[in-house]
Amino acid sequence: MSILEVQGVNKRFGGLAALDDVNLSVRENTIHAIIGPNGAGKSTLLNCLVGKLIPDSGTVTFGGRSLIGLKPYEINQLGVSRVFQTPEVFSDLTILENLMIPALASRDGAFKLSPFKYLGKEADIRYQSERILEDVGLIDQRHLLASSMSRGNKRRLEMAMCLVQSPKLLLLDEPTAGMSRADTNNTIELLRTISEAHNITFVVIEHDMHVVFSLADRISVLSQGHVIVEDDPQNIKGHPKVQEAYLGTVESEG
Ligand SMILES: Nc1ncnc2c1ncn2[C@@H]1O[C@H](COP(=O)(O)OP(=O)(O)OP(=O)(O)O)[C@@H](O)[C@H]1O
Repeated sequence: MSILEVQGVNKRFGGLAALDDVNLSVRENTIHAIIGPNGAGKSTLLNCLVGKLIPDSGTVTFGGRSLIGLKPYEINQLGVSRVFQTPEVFSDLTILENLMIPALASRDGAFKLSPFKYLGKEADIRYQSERILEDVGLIDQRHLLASSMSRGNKRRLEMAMCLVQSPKLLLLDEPTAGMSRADTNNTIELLRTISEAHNITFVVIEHDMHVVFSLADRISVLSQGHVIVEDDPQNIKGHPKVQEAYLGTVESEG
C-alpha cells in the first residue's frame, strides 16, 4: 500500500521548471531512493513534501491526506520527519538531553524552553530516549556532550531525535554526504536496522550509488525536473535513460 503519493507536481522558479509533472508513489515500510544528477530537482521535491515549498500545481497526499498548504510543523505532526544533510544537534547538551527535548516536544505537542529545567524529572521520557539510543548504538555515550561527537555519530543522534517522535515517514537528504567510507557503511547498517526494527517508510535522496543500491527497495530517477524512471534497483542499473541522464557518470558498485 502506498503511504505517499505525488501526482502531477510542478514547481517553477521564474522561467525554470524545477519540477515538471512529477509523480511518485512510495509504498509503506519500504526504502525509496530518489536519485538524479545535480540540479535535477531532488531537493525541490523534498521541500514540497515537507511544506517548505508549495507546488504550483499537483497533489501530495500522505496516508490519504493532502499535505498541500500545510505548514512544516503540521506535516511533522502527521508523522513526516526530515533529517538534514548537516546534522543539527544542541552542542552544549548531552546526547541524552538532546533526545529528551524532541521527545518532550512530541509528547506535549509544542517545543518549550522550560523543559530544559525539568529533564531530570521525566523518567518515562528518559526511558524512551534511552531505548532509542540503544537502537542507534549511542547508549554508552549518553552523558557526553554532543559537541564531542564525530560527524557519523551526530548523524546517529539526529536520526534518534527523529525516531523518538515516532515518525511514519522519514525523509533523508544525502545521509552519507561528506562521510568516510567506514562511516558510510555504518550509516547503511544503521538505516537497515532502523527500517527493520521500526515501522518506518524512508525516502532517501542520495548521490552515492553504493548507498542507494545497498538500501533501496525502489528508485525514482529525476532528470531536469522530471521522473524519467521509477523501478526496482535491478532494473535501474544500466537503464539507458538513466545512463543518458548521468552522461555515463553513474558510479558502479563494482
Ligand atoms: N530557491 C530557488 N530559486 C531559484 N532556483 C532554484 C531554487 N531552488 C532550486 N533552484 C533551481 O532548481 C533546480 C533544481 O534544484 P534542486 O536543488 O532541487 O536540485 P537537486 O537535484 O537537489 O540538486 P543537487 O543534487 O545539486 O542538490 C536547479 O536548477 C536549481 O538551481
